[in-house]
Amino acid sequence: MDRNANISDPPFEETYKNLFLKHNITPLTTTTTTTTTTATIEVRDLPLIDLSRLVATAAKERENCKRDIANASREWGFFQVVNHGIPHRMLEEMNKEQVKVFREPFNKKKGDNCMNLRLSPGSYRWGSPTPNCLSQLSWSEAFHIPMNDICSNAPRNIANGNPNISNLCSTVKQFATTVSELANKLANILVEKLGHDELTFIEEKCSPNTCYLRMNRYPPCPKYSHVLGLMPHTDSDFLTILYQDQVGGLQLVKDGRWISVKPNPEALIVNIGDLFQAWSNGVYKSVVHRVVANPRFERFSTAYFLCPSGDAVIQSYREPSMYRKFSFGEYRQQVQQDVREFGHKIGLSRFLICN
Ligand SMILES: C=C1C[C@]23C[C@@]1(O)CC[C@H]2[C@@]12CC[C@H](O)[C@@](C)(C(=O)O1)[C@H]2[C@@H]3C(=O)O
Ligand SMILES: O=C(O)CCC(=O)C(=O)O
Ligand SMILES: [Fe+2]
Repeated sequence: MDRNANISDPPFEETYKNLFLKHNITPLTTTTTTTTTTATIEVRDLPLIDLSRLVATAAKERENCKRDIANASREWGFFQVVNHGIPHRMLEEMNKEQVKVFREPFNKKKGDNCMNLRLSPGSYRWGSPTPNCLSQLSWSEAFHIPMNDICSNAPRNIANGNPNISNLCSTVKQFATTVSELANKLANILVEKLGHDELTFIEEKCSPNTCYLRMNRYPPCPKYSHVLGLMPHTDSDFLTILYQDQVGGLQLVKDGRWISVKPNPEALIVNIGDLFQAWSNGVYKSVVHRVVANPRFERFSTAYFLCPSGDAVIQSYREPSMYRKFSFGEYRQQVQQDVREFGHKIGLSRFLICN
């Protein structure tokens, strides 16, 4: 690791040293012992959907593509898309800007005005807020950015002459605008395939500035066999579009077993979030996923979360409903409270109606 990476990295070992001690893991502990995070995990290809079929001349082909999207969302809750309409150079540019901003010194990233980026407080996150044990610790850092911070028209004196981050805002804006079109397109297909007639549902609940963009960085982790890059969770949104580099590490639960996702440079990953699971009454699956840590390579990913406004009410599209109705604001608050109290998210099961 170079000197630059050191001043950029969050102080994981120091901050969580008591957790490591509690688990009898010292700096000298060998990392060759394997745990479930590294051992015998199947690598499987996710369903791969070619979105150019959505504009095929034959109506049957267009319908088959929509059917494949809905089936993958029911059976896997996860799929990959190619020919998705996001230009390769835009993905590269996003990655380049993201790498630069994470290379800034840790003290600047965590600082109150976060390099003059004018982000909402708490946008820069690292580690886990209140881990009770090592399995609740995430060896990663993230900028979790409300698109409202980026979309607002307020003049910005961003970067204050810092060439490392001067392009970040415009790159994020362009990237998010393009990805938001894709997210809406996929979400509308999922609404349509449920046979729901409220085809403007997504547009009514979500707008580009109610969404979130999350830039993730997973630094190399000397304790990779004991710690995860990102602890198991489901996403709290309608759906997520993820761009990952080629390092790998994303895993998801399929048929009760963890499987690894093989990176595909041409593909974006799409996953269903809790709000779609609730609204579809359990038809589309919000699946638990995690990122394993890597001893040698750092990893980057960018996630776009299709979210409604805080006051949007989510109620199942048909009766009898599995979940009680809730607002997105209420849901988020409950997640944060559970994370503080128990060290992890409880999620949708909190809202189940026991019939
Ligand atoms: C500690 C946590 C914060 C988080 C919920 C979790 O228990 C585990 C992962 C985190 C994550 C990652 C994806 C989304 O950004 C998020 C909103 C979610 O649903 O799970 C966050 C949660 C958060 O940052 O509050
Ligand atoms: O980095 C990844 O591959 C997954 C990130 C993720 O799950 C998230 O940001 O919600
Ligand atoms: Fe996630």
